[in-house]
Amino acid sequence: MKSLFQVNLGGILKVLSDNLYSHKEVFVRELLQNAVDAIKARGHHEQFEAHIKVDYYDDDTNRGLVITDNGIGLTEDKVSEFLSKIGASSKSQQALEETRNDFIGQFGIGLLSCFMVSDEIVVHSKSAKADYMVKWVGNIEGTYQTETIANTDRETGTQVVLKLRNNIDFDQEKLVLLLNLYGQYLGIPIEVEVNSQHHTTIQGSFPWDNKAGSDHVLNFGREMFQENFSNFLYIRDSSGKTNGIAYIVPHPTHFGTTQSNRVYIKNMFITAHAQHLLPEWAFFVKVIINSENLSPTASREEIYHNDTYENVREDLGNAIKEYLIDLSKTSPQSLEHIIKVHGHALKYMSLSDPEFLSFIANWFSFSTTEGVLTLQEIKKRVQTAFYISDVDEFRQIVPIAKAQDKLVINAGYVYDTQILEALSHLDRDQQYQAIDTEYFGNILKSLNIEEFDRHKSRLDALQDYLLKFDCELEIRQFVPDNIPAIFHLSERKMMARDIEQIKKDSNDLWAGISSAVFEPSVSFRSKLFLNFNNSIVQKLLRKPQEKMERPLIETLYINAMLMGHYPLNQQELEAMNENLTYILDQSF
Ligand SMILES: Nc1ncnc2c1ncn2[C@@H]1O[C@H](COP(=O)(O)OP(=O)(O)OP(=O)(O)O)[C@@H](O)[C@H]1O
Repeated sequence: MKSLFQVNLGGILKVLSDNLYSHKEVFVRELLQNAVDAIKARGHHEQFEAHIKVDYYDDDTNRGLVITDNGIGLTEDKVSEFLSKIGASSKSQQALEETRNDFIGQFGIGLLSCFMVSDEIVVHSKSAKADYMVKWVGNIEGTYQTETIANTDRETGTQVVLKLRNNIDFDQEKLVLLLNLYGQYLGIPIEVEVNSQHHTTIQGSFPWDNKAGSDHVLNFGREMFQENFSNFLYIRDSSGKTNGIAYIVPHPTHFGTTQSNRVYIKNMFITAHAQHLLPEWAFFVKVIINSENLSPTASREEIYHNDTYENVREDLGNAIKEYLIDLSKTSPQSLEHIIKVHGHALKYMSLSDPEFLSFIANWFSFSTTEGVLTLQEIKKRVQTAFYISDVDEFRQIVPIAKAQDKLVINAGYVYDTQILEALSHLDRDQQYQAIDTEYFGNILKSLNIEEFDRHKSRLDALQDYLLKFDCELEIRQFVPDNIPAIFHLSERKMMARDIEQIKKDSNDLWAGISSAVFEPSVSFRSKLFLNFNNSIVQKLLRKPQEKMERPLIETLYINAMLMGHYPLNQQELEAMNENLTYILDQSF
């Protein structure tokens, strides 16, 4: 035999009302939502002028509120069916399938939230179908009474009466604030009376519903997000059921920034902190939407995550991308400004979307040997965009590249290398080439054969001094003349060099472990490109410099390393100190 659970109703009411909602004030939202749903339900059968009235009374002894709607109302049967069973809703299951799904409520628990502020809920209701009125009184202890009153002259609709408990922090200002928050966009005017005097009428509409001008939209954004925006776009999902506005945040934002988007579902405020409504990359916009196709969770304080939610998220992301593409044609200055402020976010965003990257990359700025330039400007100047992925290597070649009139991009900043790498496959009009100092050394002018032969023996002698640093010496001719040498050590070689240093500095056990784990597969020889045009180099090549020779070539080597921000190992540090002391000594 099947049996129903025995429920201590008083306890359940308390658990439900206290734990489902984050704060007590949501009872205002639940009452408004019921009123709106009842008005919509009546609207399916007849035409009438909808209204909601909220009376707040506060005298020396009592405080409370009465909310009256002229919605569909409830018959005696419906009262026992829906008000007296927790979890029963006239808006769920069959009822929803039969009518358009335009109700906000569906769980059959919303009214219980009133027990957070009141020990008793009194409902007077007159159905359009009935000539009597039903009075239902629910008690926090878990009991209720129903009574019918015949021959009423009451209008069709429902009235809920709450007497606020003494310890509840509530007043008329709070009421108006909450009615504005939850009720402003419901599309039905809400008359507010305080102690039987007209106080205010609450009514508003979303800017996207009334084709508002841009000043109005920007003011609306300021009110909603307390920010002074200057760019916005209307957004809509592909079904047309979710509509809203995305505002471009006017200051730089970080990836870590939590999204705070404002969401209304069926015109009812749900949250000001929707976190994942937009793709991750869209942290530079704030949106406000009203959705007919998203669903709220039971607490109605968050959005239910389902397939529709995923689709809306993608559609809104696409709308933002399309806006930026459009802006490049209609208002390039605005796009430039947005990219200036949010370049990082946009670069990140473009990496996961080749199509978007192909378009937007032209507007991205890069630091180059000729200053900060947009890719568009770079393309105008060179056929091949050379880029260096390491900031230090870049710094080292700036003067040389400038002197050769070669434009090189500093791609050492976050995302730049990945972007240029991706563009090398996507952009058919332009060549992109990753280079390093070695490449640069190699394209610099070599000596002609005769000249090289003439200096060969001197070069070999100088090379001998650098063997202990595992450095290979090469000779080139480049401007500016005052740079005696450039140093190159690739990242892989640098790692091998560090491991070699560890081996030297550690005991046998560690040396064994480090070689077993990191046995370098490449030579870790560095390269020093001497500048034939430089006067010190010339001096060194002309004739042996006796005692000064070793300190000079070692100092050129170490100086070139320092110019490239390469770390010195123990041996190089010692050599630097020794040579410095020697040179200083010689000068006195
Ligand atoms: N103002 C009203 N006019 C007509 N019927 C109402 C009104 N308020 C409540 N009801 C009836 O009482 C039922 C229960 O209301 P309740 O707020 O507890 O749940 P719900 O609105 O159906 O769902 P939810 O838990 O999502 O709010 C409703 O389904 C509706 O039939």
